[in-house]
Amino acid sequence: MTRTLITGGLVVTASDELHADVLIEHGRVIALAAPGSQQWTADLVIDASQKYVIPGGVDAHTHMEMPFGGTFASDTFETGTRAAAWGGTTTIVDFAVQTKGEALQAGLDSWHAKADGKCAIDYAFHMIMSDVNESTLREMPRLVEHGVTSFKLFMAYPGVFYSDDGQILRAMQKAADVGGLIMMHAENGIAIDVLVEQALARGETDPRHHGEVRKALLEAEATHRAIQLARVAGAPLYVVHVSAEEAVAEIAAARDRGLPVFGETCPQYLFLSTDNLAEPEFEGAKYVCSTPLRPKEHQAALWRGLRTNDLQVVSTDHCPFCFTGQKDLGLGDFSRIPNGLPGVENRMDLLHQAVVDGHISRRRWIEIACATPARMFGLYPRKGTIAPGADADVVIYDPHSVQTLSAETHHMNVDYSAYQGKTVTGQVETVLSRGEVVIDRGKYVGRAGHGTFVPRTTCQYLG
Ligand SMILES: NC(=O)NCCC(=O)O
Ligand SMILES: [Zn+2]
Ligand SMILES: [Zn+2]
Repeated sequence: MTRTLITGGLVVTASDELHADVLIEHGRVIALAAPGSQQWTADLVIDASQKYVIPGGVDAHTHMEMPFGGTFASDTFETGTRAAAWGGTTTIVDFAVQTKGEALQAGLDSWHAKADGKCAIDYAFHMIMSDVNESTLREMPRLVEHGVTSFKLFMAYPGVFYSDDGQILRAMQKAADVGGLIMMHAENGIAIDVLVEQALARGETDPRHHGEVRKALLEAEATHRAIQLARVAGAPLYVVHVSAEEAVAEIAAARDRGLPVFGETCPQYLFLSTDNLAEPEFEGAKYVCSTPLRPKEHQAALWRGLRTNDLQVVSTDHCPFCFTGQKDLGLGDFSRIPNGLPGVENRMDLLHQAVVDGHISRRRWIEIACATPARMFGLYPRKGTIAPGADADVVIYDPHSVQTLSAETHHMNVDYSAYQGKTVTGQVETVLSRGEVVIDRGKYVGRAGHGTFVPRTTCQYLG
């Protein structure tokens, strides 16, 4: 199939909403025109009347098959990218992991090996640096040249992924030199470990204590410190999975000073809370992630941040672990519960629900879920918009269909849904990835190996 025509839909991008026909050829968008105004012929015609025609989602934060806490995230690149497609996401940026003692390139090679030939949609990589040293710093320019232009550092997880302030400063200086973007997991892990030890000594072992020890102030403190280190280094900074109101305030203050500081939040922080972490019978373990879920009151600050552009991106931090056999590693000790939530399939729908609920506009939905993540991570305009020359990653979205999210119907390889029973308005109908139909009105018709690695340019959101 080489030529496809999508007719009669409302095309929504970050900048425009217009009724238009969309012509696709050889995997790219060729042209848009007023409905019926052109005599275009095509091999496939998709009627999008009464539907939205939106760019495929760009999820800039996933962890397929990530090693954590003695186990691995339960979605492979095959199952996870298929689930992403079901949910209207057509590009993921996953985190390749450097394990301590190995070269960045070795970690990257092993991520390529996991993903190659397996993906239903396109993918790119960030690099997790768990060992910042002379040699790994020297590797950073080469990664940037090869399209891996962002590096995640952790102020949390001492002994595992943790970097100290000196390592962070050096990595930021190098990133500033080579055009890399530092992504920061901003929590004071040293202080948190003290609180974990004290909580366990008091016999506080339930999942809800995970939220209590990982204090909002320790997220805010780390966010503040990361911002100051980035200023000293002259580097831009992207703070991942922001959950605390106090952390949003740090980012907002930095942005008010004109600093290149950016923030990402995730659906779990917008829709879930410590009430979920407190669910009885160890059910709270389903909601253990870091940064942790916060009391509901924090959500207003996150929504406000998304509206005012103090927060620019919503990603999932998709890192699923089954309740049975994985989350239960932490029975009797919350600190052993593998950290992470499933969500790659739910993001576009949950954010559309935010449009329905009046939190954000329709165009802002596309901006935070498609266009800005593409710009932030050097994928624009190939990804994140519908325009001549862009990859034909297109979703036909039914804004009226009502669905109930559930583990029984989702496609992620995990035995629970973090949003079990939640009703949302809006549903993906058809998904195209580089012009190929992947989801066809509720049927998966894609294939493992269609998705290819996309090398990225440096951040396009700076200027
Ligand atoms: N977020 C989380 O709990 N797990 C994934 C790893 C990370 O992003 O820190
Ligand atoms: Zn993190
Ligand atoms: Zn993550």
